[in-house]
Amino acid sequence: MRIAGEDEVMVIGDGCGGKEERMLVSVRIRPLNSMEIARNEFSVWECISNTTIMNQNKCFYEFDRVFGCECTTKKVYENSAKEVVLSVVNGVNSSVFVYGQTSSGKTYTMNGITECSVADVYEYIERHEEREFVLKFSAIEIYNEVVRDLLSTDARPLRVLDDPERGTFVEKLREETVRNKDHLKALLLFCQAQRQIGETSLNEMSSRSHQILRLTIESSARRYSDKDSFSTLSASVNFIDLAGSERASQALSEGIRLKEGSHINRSLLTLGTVIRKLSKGRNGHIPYRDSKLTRILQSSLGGNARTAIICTISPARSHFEQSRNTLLFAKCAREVVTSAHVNAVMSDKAMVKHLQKKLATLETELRYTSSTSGTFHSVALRERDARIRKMEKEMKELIQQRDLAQSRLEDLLLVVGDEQASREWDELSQLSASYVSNAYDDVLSASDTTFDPLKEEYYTSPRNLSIGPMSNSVLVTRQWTEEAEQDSYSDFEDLCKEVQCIEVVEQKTSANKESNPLLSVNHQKHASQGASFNTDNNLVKLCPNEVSALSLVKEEEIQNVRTNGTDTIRVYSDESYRSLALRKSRSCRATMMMPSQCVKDFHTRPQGIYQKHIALGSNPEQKASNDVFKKPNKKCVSEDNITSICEFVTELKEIAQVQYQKTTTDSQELRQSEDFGMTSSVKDIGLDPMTNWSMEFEKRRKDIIELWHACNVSLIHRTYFFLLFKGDPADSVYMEVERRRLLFLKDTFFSSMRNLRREREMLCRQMWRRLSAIERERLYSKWGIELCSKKRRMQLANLLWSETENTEHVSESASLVAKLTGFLKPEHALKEMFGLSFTPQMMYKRSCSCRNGLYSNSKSIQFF
Ligand SMILES: Nc1ncnc2c1ncn2[C@@H]1O[C@H](COP(=O)(O)OP(=O)(O)OP(=O)(O)O)[C@@H](O)[C@H]1O
Repeated sequence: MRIAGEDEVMVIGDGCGGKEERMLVSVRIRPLNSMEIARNEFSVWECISNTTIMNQNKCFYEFDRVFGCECTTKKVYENSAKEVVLSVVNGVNSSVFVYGQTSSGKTYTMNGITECSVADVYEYIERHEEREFVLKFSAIEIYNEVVRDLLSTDARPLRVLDDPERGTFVEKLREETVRNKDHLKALLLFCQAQRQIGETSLNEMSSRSHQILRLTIESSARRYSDKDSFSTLSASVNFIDLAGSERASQALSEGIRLKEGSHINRSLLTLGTVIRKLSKGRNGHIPYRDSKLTRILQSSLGGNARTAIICTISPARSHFEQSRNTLLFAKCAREVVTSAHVNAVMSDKAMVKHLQKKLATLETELRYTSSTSGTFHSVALRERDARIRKMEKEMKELIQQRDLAQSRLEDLLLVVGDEQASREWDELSQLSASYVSNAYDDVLSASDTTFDPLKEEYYTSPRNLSIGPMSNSVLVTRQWTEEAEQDSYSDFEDLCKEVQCIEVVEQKTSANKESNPLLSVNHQKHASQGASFNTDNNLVKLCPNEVSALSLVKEEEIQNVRTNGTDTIRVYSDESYRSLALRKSRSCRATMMMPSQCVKDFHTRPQGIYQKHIALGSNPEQKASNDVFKKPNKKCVSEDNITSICEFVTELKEIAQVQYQKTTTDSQELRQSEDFGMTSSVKDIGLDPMTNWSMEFEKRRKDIIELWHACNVSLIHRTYFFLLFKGDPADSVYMEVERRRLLFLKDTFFSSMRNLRREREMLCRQMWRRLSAIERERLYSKWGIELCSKKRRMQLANLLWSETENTEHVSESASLVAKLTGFLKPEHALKEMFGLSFTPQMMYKRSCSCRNGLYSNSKSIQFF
């Protein structure tokens, strides 16, 4: 039965199905009452055992327990109802019926059982402090088939409703939460007072209604330590005091009592029918709905409840038949089987409480997890920060190294004036940046990776380029040179590689120093042919296409050079080799034009780099000489040489100036002597004092132009030289140097046309870039090129500097080449780049940039 108004309880069940058991049926014989004694009634029923009752006819009735008239209610309770009643505290529904004739002692027995049950329930609760119990109490009576709430003073009938889930329940029934045992007792007394009682002939206090007291007990563990602990047990125990069956004749009922009796008997008859049918099984129809009593007690009679029935009888012979009917009812009831199971329920409150505790547990776990996780993350973050700081430091170092290398290489490029080198530098920069980036990525990906910027592998790029702090510009230059040789000179800047170097070789001996140095030209063609300087079996192999040497050497050494074949030049002695090595290092293209600081840096370069750069042969002695560069702490000849060379150059400059002044003076004197018939001696230092300089200049320039053509000298070289040297008397030295150099080249080396062809191809492309269509057409017409012909630009390029005898053609060629190469401001170019630098200081100048189409000058002694 579900009673409206009670706390909603969800019955879960024990999951194991109900345990089937028969109803516990007992019979209690009350003592003869005063009226029966007065009528000399005697007891016709005798309990011959605890389970068997026998009437005067020796008929035996066996039940679960039988209690004689002398038996106390407590004993009846303990032996017939206690076990069933206390099932409620374990979550099993239970019901205790008292059934019998009117005035047989039902109410008397039920009151006693209820009292004992309350006592035992509270005793159980007290003994189980680990669980929390909630007791709720409700009470109804069915009077004349009307349901009434005994806890309410409102006598209005309540409806009995059926619900698919809740079952049959009484609508709007009040349910009191029991505070304590006394409260429950008070409620029981209140219900007792509310019950309909009427006086009959058999019972002054006859109960005229069926009373159903329901005590619902919910219990749950106070601590939720395991799965079962949070289950709440909920069950109800029904104390059912039925109205007494009566015969109207015996009860002398009339009027209201007769009407009550008819309702009572009808409901009891239905109850009997239900019991009888249930005793035969549950296959047939069970007429629960034939009365409100059976309808409400449906679950207690044949469902999920343990049921105990105490049948009370009067021992008087006058009630023998009624007593026998009661025993027959009891006998049928004893056959009824119920299936009670534990009602593990979870009420809304229990569910909320459980969820709250579960949430608290999860929150605790989460806090713990967050705490531990936070600690882990904190450690990880600190490690990452340390790695980042380390990487930042390494990045900073790398950037500094890169900038240093960039600065040095830029200096070199400024000196060389080679766009190809610029591209190399771009690639180098990209490579460096890529390297730095990759290094950074590497550090990011593997924090344990230690980057050592001084490791050689980091200097070894796919193109064998060095980008480290000790950047090996020699390698760069060499790489670029070799590549330039492989690639076509496809651009003007490529021609900047046409470096021709003039070295001033210090005289080995003091005697030689005292002698006047003679200008000689050692020019190594820049083609693929290599040059070797064989000095007393010390073969000095210079990088192909790297060295052009215009050396001031002893006259006898010049002779040796000229007689020593084309590929091997014997110039230097052993003792002068150190100077050669230095000069070589400073004369090899860009590297050889490094300022002194760069030369100093050479001494600190990694050994491997030096070995790559200075491939000077295998002679041990030569290696020993090379060791000079491997020992940074050892004072190198470089500075000394530079100083001495500078001193020498200074002297040479003074000589040149003196010669010029002397020439001028001699010319004047000659004119005077001619006037006075005098003669004067001439000192051969490249300028005949007796010759008019203007005529001599034109003659020498014409010779040089012829030699340029014969030696396939770069058109740009010709152009620059042609535009820079226009007859200034001070240019005599440069003119003579250039002439002698060309004479040497003409006599010594085979000049290749390949580079010249490439140069013309470059100029052809420059025409497209630097000249407009109108300018080009104008030039085609001027130079006799058919406008409708093919490859007009190439035709024009091939015509440049082709007519050496035609001064106007040469001049126009020079002008056009200058325009194509961007050489628009001759005043920005220094003549020293074509000759000896008479600049005594070692400072490095950046007045010109190869990117502007100008050859950069240097402090050094190189010539282009
Ligand atoms: N076992 C008993 N020992 C002593 N007195 C008893 C016993 N049983 C019943 N009585 C007394 O019998 C009288 C009638 O009992 P009770 O009212 O309990 O009968 P009842 O079956 O409830 O009758 P009704 O059906 O009319 O209500 C009461 O005065 C009660 O005190």
